[in-house]
Amino acid sequence: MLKVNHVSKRYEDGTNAITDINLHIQSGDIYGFIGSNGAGKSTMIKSIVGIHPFNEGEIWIDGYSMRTDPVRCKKRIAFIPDNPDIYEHLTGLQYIHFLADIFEVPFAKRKVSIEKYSTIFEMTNKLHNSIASYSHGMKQRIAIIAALVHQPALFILDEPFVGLDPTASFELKRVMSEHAENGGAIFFSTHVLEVAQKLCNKVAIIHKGKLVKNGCMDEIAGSKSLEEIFMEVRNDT
Ligand SMILES: Nc1ncnc2c1ncn2[C@@H]1O[C@H](COP(=O)(O)OP(=O)(O)OP(=O)(O)O)[C@@H](O)[C@H]1O
Repeated sequence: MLKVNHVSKRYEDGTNAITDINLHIQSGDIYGFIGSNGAGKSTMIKSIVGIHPFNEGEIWIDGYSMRTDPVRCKKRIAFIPDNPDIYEHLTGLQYIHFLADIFEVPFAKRKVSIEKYSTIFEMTNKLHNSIASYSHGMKQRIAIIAALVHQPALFILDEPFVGLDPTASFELKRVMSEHAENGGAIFFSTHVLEVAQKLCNKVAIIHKGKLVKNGCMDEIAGSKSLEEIFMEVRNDT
């Protein structure tokens, strides 16, 4: 579903943010992406979803190249950014329809999706309010509902649990698990290692722009906690 082959990204100021990254996310995977502040997680995620270009390597979504076929690739992704920086002058519902229009979601299909996720994330009564009036967590909930409106198989999330209350976090974890059980795939970054260990079947650890662990959670963590593994990796490199 998602293949990252030997991808490197250097910013214009010369910072080598990620170097020679390889990842393979398949149907049914919940893939956690962990690393210290500044390790390169957001850079990798922004490259995968086509927000910025990368210098070397290839990113494939369902066999399409993000380099040469970005629109086709983006249609196959639901992206939930770490900062719900969304149009403040729109209502929540207008914003969701705006994204649904971009993704050309038929009206009947978007109605089902909006009803389902607005109920799950307790936003039904707030949909007609302006985004400017929302709290940070409410903006995040709307960003999630809007990202899911076109129901693609691949979800990419950058720090999805930051700012969500316990109920919304619980519901998001449930949505993620169900999506993977139904054959979808999820790749997400997080600093919440307990959540990653419970939720994910696979994990990649990035340190100073390079992958230092990558594979099945059971094989990488074994009987240890992911936190112990993470500290070992940090201390070794
Ligand atoms: N626009 C940019 N221009 C130059 N350097 C950047 C830019 N964005 C990020 N970097 C650098 O790239 C490296 C990786 O940053 P990135 O934001 O990908 O890390 P991260 O793992 O997402 O960190 P965090 O957990 O703090 O969000 C850092 O050294 C950062 O300073």
